[in-house]
This record gives sequence, C-alpha cells and structure tokens, in this order.
Amino acid sequence: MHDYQRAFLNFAIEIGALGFGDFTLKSGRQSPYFFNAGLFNTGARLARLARAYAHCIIASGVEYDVLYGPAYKGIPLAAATSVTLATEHGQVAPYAFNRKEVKDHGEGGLIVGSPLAGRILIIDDVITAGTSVRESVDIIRAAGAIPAGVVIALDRQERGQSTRSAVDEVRATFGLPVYCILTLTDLIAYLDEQPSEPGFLTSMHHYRSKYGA
Ligand SMILES: O=P(O)(O)OC[C@H]1O[C@H](OP(=O)(O)OP(=O)(O)O)[C@H](O)[C@@H]1O
Ligand SMILES: O=C(O)c1cc(=O)[nH]c(=O)[nH]1
Repeated sequence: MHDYQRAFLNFAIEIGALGFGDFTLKSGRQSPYFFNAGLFNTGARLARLARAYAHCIIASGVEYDVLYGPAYKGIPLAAATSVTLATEHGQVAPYAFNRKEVKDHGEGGLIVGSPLAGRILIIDDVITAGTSVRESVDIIRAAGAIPAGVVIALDRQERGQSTRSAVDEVRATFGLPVYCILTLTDLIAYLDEQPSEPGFLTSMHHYRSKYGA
C-alpha cells in the first residue's frame, strides 16, 4: 500500500466515510463495512476526495471528453473532480450526471450538465456487483456516446453476475478500464496494521469468502 492510500484511509475512517457495522447493499448483500461518499460533506473534505480522483485520472492517462457521475453520489464526485481537473491540472473537464427520475418540465430529460458526446469517463464511489456501471453504460450508449472507463474510490473486489469479479466483468463485457484509489485488499492490509475489536477482521474475511472474487 502506498502512503497516499494509507493517508486516504486514515482520513475516510476519521470522518466516518468508511464505517463498520451491518449494512445492506444495493445488491442485497449484507456487508460488515460501507464506504459512504456522502460524508465527504464539507468543502474541505470534498476537495480532498476530488484531489484523489483527479490524481487517479491523471496517473492513469485515460483519455476522455466528458466526466459522468451516476446519481446520486456520483454527482458531487464528478462535479468536484471536474473543478480540480480544471484548477489544478488545466483541463476543461466538462461533466454531466443523470436524474434517477426523468424530468417532464423545464429543460426536461434525464441528463444534466454537458451533453453526453464522445468518450465518457464514469466517476462513481464504489463497485460492488457492477450494476451501477452497467446502468451507466446503457445511459451513455443510449445518448450515442462511448464509455471510456470507470474511476472509483473503492473496488470492493466482489463477484459480479458470475464467479468473476465485477471489475473483470466490466473490463471483459464493455472493454472498459477501471481505475480505483483503493481496493478491499488495501483496506484489509490497513486494518491488519491497526489495533481492532476482536472478531472484527474475522467478519471482514467471512464476508470476503462469501462474496469476494
Ligand atoms: O456495483 P453495485 O452493486 O451497483 O453497487 C455500487 C453502487 O451502489 C451505490 O449506488 P446507489 O444507487 O445504491 O446509491 P446512491 O443513490 O446513494 O448513489 C453506489 O453509489 C454505487 O453506485
Ligand atoms: O454496494 C453498495 O450498495 C455500496 C457499497 C459501499 O461500500 N458504499 C456504497 O455507497 N454502496
């Protein structure tokens, strides 16, 4: 694990964005941990998260025309990352996001922000079973644009629709590169270094053996 990843984990745990307990996920899985990007809820916290995303994008060298943040939590991520790419890396970084319900008045429609055209880089918080990425790919293609890759804070390294990992499925099915700031392997290595409640790591390992790829 790199120092910047350790610092990011320290910070996420300090502000409660990485929480431990019993959580029901979008996939219906019961998880002993949860990454809540909604708790990067001040300008200073969000700026720090956006710097990590922007760093990941620049380091990857991925080429894109528009950043796309899936509703809901992807919305501030895409917007804040766009600001950081513009102010710290000199990129124009247009961004867009979807509505979960189509708007039937005013400007109407499903997409807010930049039109979805060209190569679209999906900016989300986590990948678990890969459903959210599949939904985003459908929206991007329906708009006539081309998905270019996925950037996430945490790859939970879980099975997707098959025995393969959700990230492998995204790569194989859509030919999309996936870039992440952290993986579950990093998180477990970090937790191994910390004094923790007895039984806590056991529940992480148990969860991983049930849903891990
Ligand atoms: O890989 P998956 O199994 O799809 O799980 C990960 C997705 O689940 C959450 O979205 P959700 O729509 O639940 O939450 P939000 O409205 O809070 O963004 C999360 O933000 C990811 O987008
Ligand atoms: O799978 C999910 O629904 C999920 C997992 C997680 O760690 N964080 C989140 O926002 N959603």
